[in-house]
Amino acid sequence: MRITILSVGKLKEKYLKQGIAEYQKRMQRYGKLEVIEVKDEPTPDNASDLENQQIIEKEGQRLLAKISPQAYVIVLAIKGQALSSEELAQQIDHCLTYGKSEIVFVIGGSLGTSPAVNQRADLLLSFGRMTLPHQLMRLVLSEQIYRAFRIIHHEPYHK
Ligand SMILES: C[S@@+](CC[C@H](N)C(=O)[O-])C[C@H]1O[C@@H](n2cnc3c(N)ncnc32)[C@H](O)[C@@H]1O
Repeated sequence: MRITILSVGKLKEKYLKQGIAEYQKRMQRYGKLEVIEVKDEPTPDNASDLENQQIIEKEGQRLLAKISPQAYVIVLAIKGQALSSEELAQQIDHCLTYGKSEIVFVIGGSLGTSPAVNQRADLLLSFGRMTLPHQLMRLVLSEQIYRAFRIIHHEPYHK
């Protein structure tokens, strides 16, 4: 199975890059964990609501252009559905059972994701009501994807 983390903006912090690379390495035995970045738009502090809307729409179009029609899409959204790690593993396992060969996890930019991106989602997934920086979110998500595969394969993993 191919798993993609699709996100807005370039990852800059070295420690985050190293952490994600480690989970990509660990994931190799289950499939490919790919990270795709789309360009972010500059977000001026004094932007109007309309300008902010235009920014998330532009970023949204770039995200949607990278998603294939057959992909199962999980968009990370603060107001989405909160799942346990076991429930996320079940969702992924369900995709495996029903022949989905690709899951795309989408992480928005600093203003979030556009309505069009949210509409493409098969699942809106929340990691709780707190806002996490989108770059850190990638690392947290990578770990949870790896954890999900350990659970699916009934393999031990520290609690
Ligand atoms: C800095 S946040 C965007 C905050 C924006 N104000 C919003 O309400 O969506 C950037 C991205 O990180 C992800 N994110 C951050 N915190 C999250 C959480 N608690 N649960 C799920 N996704 C989260 C989402 O994909 C979000 O679009």
